[in-house]
Amino acid sequence: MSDPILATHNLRKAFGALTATDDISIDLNEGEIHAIIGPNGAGKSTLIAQICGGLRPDSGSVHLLGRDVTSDSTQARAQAGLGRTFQISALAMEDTVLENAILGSLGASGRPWRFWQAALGDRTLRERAEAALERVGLSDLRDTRCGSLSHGQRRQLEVAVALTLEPKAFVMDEPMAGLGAEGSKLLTGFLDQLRTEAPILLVEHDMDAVLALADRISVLVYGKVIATGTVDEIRSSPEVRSAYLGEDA
Ligand SMILES: Nc1ncnc2c1ncn2[C@@H]1O[C@H](COP(=O)(O)OP(=O)(O)OP(=O)(O)O)[C@@H](O)[C@H]1O
Repeated sequence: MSDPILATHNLRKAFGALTATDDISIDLNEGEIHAIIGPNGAGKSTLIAQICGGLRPDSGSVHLLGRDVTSDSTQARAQAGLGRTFQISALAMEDTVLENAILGSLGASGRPWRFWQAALGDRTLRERAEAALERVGLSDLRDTRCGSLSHGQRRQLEVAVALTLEPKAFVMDEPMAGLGAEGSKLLTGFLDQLRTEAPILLVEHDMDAVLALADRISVLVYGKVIATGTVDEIRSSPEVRSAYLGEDA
């Protein structure tokens, strides 16, 4: 198998006496969705923050496309190909879908916001944003104010923003949050296709989505990965059943 696109080696982060992530080594391979699941407080957000650059690990490292990015900023990681979508929407509700796609990519790329007016008229940025909207199926809504979109459409727009930077890997933090059954189903179908473009590290509480999408699942409990495997392996793991899924899982 080729080298992983994204990997962590022995990541550790403590807050005082509490070890939030304890020696975490996971990887993400081309074409796959690797889901991270675990109960509240297991360390999922802390792990993601260390991968994306918001939080400096106490020890361990993060590798993107074989390069150690542990000391790189969030923006440098985004420029190097790490696409991120957030648990809480980072979109500007007053702006249109197209403006969000243009300005979101500008922000993620670390270019100064004082150039935003110029950015809106920048043909390259505009074309890239339009292409990304086309890919996620939002072209028809390009002039709609973001605040008028449904939850599901906002999630798609967040992916479009990330796509403008041509990511090599996605990190998604609970993309199904706030979506109804229908919205989750649509987004599940969308992510299913997206994995061929860039693999996805998916933190998600919605187990239906996880079971439908994940090529591999890692289970995090009290900061430690207690199991990594396929859906079937995780379902039949006695450790996982007792620690997380419950006996009837
Ligand atoms: N900045 C912080 N300072 C102190 N403790 C923290 C901090 N951030 C997280 N923690 C603690 O670290 C542990 C892991 O938290 P984290 O938010 O990573 O878990 P999680 O798996 O993402 O939970 P959830 O599913 O509820 O989002 C928790 O006990 C939490 O209280």
